[in-house]
Amino acid sequence: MLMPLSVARSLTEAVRQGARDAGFLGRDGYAVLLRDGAPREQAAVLREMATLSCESPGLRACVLNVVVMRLAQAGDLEQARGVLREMARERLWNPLTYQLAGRLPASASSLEGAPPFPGLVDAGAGSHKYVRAAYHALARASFGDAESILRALEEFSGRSWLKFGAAYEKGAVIDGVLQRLPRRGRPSNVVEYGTFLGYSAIRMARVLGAGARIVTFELDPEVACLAMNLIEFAATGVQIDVWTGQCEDLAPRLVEQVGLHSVDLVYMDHSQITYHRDLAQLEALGVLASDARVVATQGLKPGAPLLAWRLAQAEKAGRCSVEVVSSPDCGCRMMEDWVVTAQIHGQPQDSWEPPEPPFQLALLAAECNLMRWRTAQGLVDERRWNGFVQHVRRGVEQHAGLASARDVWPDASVRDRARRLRFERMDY
Ligand SMILES: C[S@@+](CC[C@H](N)C(=O)[O-])C[C@H]1O[C@@H](n2cnc3c(N)ncnc32)[C@H](O)[C@@H]1O
Repeated sequence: MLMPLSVARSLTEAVRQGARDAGFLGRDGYAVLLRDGAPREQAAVLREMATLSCESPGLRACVLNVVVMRLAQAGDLEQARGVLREMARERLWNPLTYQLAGRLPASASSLEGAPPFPGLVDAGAGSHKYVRAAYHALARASFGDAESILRALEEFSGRSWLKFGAAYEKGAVIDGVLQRLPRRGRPSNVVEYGTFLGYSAIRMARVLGAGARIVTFELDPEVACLAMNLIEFAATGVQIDVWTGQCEDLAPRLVEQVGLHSVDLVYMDHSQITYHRDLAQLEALGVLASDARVVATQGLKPGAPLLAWRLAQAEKAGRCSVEVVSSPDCGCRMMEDWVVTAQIHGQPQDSWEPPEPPFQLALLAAECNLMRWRTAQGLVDERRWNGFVQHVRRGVEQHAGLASARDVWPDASVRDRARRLRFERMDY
């Protein structure tokens, strides 16, 4: 159920008050403030976040770049120049900052003290892996060259794994669905759940081409700022809007800002346990275009059994066609994953819910969630995951009646060996 606007406003005010009392906000608090703010307010919140919560100079520079972007969007050019000057004094210009400064009239003369190009290309000692990944890309890629950003991020992930659900073989599957989107005489609209560093958004933009629009949801405001830097640096010509907050709070805005019946493709790569609910919310909001496509990665790792159930039942009811593509998970040779794709049939007019899933499937979904939690605690190694995804595959095949119809494994014998693996249950 959606939160009434009055309750959302009181919550926002409570968060602000809590922040004043505590002296600073956690990331969740900033996410709430950013979700509700206009560009000028967002700039103020981000400026506070940069000062109070971003220790790494690299992260601070990225957040302040977004402050400059928001102020420019709001028409506050003098303030934007003020932030650039502040950044120059702190030696916080990174390769994107030069591009932003170049767009502000008279900036060159008024921004004395700017460090020589390219400025900051190292995230700074002790920076989080995500910040280092962003700087790895900013330092190596060229402005306006989306390919070079994607390559740099893949290279970083090859050495120090990053959760890109749209890279490698799976990326090609998603590219294929985008290439086959129906032409409607208007630019395509895509909604992405889970921006992370913007890899998949940039990759999708490259396939969609100029004029299209991507709205992408990201819960973590710091990660969202890193993504906005890379997206701006890629300059794809596609309008990519990163909306910060919980996806279920953000989705209702699609009605006003993208329009009813106008989302052509939904790409999900956020929290697999809620995929089915999030899709149901989009259907109920009426934002999906006729014959819209749904693409969900990580169908097996950690697994989305309840989405599999919803789509399998919808297919039975003649509401969509489903195709599951089996692939190695990004960079992991023996780990199977599924990209679950669906084409909705026409324009759903009535509200529809599938029957309750069987108990075994609900239990499997809970196990998937537990594995996610265990992984976050560093308790699960790759070998154990290789077995777990097979446990999920068998469960979904048996209890949801969904199986892969196509695969993109470079070597089918590896897939067959992977499919013989068993999950050794964990007692912790
Ligand atoms: C696997 S990453 C996305 C990867 C990205 N699509 C790519 O391939 O470049 C998942 C992201 O979803 C975000 N996320 C998780 N749950 C979310 C939610 N409920 N609402 C919005 N974002 C969420 C996480 O913070 C994380 O950055």
